[in-house]
Amino acid sequence: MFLSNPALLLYAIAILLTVFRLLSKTCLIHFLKKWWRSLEDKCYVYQFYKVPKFNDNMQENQLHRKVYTYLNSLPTVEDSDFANLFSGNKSAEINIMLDKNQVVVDNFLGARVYWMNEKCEKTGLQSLILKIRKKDKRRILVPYWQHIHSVFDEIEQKQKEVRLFVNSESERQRNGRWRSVPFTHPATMETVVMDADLKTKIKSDLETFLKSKQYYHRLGRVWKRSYLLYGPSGTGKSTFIAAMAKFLSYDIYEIDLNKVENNSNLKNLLLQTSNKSLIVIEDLDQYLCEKSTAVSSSGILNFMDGISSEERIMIFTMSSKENIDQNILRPGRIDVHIHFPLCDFSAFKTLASSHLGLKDHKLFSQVEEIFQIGASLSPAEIGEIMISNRSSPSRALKTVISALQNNVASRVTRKLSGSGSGREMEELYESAKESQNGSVQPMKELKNLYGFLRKSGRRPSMDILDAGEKDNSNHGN
Ligand SMILES: Nc1ncnc2c1ncn2[C@@H]1O[C@H](COP(=O)(O)OP(=O)(O)OP(=O)(O)O)[C@@H](O)[C@H]1O
Ligand SMILES: [Mg+2]
Repeated sequence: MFLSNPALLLYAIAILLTVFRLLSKTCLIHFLKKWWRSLEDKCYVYQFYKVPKFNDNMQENQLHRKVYTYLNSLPTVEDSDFANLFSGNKSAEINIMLDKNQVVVDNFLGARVYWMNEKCEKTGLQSLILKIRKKDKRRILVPYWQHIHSVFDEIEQKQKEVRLFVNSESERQRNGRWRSVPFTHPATMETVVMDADLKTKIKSDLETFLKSKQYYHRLGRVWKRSYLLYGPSGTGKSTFIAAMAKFLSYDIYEIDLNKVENNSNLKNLLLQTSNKSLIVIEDLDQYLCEKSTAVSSSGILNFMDGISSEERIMIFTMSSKENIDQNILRPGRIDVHIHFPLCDFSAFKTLASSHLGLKDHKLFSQVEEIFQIGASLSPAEIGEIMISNRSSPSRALKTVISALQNNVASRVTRKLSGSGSGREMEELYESAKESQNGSVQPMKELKNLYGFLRKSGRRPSMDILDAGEKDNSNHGN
């Protein structure tokens, strides 16, 4: 009938569109949903569970706190008829909280459950009531509670204030060996300049670790992981530790080995750390090579093995791992080796973008050429030049270029003065000295130096994290 009469068809479509619009713009759709839900309710048999806020002795029921936190994290809490708004920890953050006598719907493993935030008018006592279909109960109830617990743990972990613990000298200690302050370092994984793939690999390695309790236990291994961050000064090792702590919301326990009196004190320090923490020893190579601590090498090895410390990440930093005993670097003691290199052109571009807001500039090609020659400055050095010249990006780049040129020149100077030079080398030596006067040098002279440096076989390198469990054998290189 509609097909034979197009006017009628258009008329019907218009009516449908109007009804649809009316439903979506007004609360009619809400009433229809409610009506449908109550119709559904009549067709199923439900079971109810009550989670009171307090027990008979008026002690707080921790399960209530967990479930309430969980429910307020659900997107469906926004759909309840009435919700409370609170300001969050960060500025402009608003938290939505379920109001009394409101219902929130949750879906889990294909089943729909209802939670009511009940407040008794007479006693004023609050409870959360779970309504679940009897037929779903057996299938989902146990995993559902586990799910609530783990979501709650995740939320708590994220909201936790990260603290920095440092070890104090024993005679001064009164209440334990560790002292702590809130850890407010502003570094994050996003602000650390690092090869993007490497950063992604590290983040996923950390995330995998967090979820691997059962896996480690099945293998009979202690659930912990150790990282070595090595590289020259000012390349971001300490900054990266801060970023890791933020990323994981783990506390940092930083051990100053100079303040540790003997092996057993070191062991005790580890025992007094809490789980979900980063245990850090900076500049381990210095302690090992200079033997400047009262702790012996075997004490350090036992500490690294730390059999009683679960759910911890150990981090060691070194300027180089060249002269380090392979026993210390072996997988199990150190699982992941991460090299922090001096700046290359790509790191320079990231710094220019974050520090100066520059995505590109006509001086970039010159910077790239000097990096190809083998100039090597740390991100700290380049970052500092950019910060102090941030009002003029061109001046910042020119200053970076002369600093890089000076760096190349001084390295050639050092090499030549140490090796006895022929005529050609002496010329290079002169041009190198000239280029140390701080002005931007013509690229030709620097390219000559490049030829020299290539012959001397010096290029900065970067070895990449290999976070896989299987490939740990590559790490001890
Ligand atoms: N890769 C990087 N990304 C971001 N900032 C960096 C990086 N490297 C260095 N910096 C900046 O340089 C400064 C020094 O960095 P950091 O202390 O982390 O270096 P480090 O490798 O720990 O040096 P050291 O070996 O001397 O302790 C910090 O202010 C940091 O912000
Ligand atoms: Mg450091």
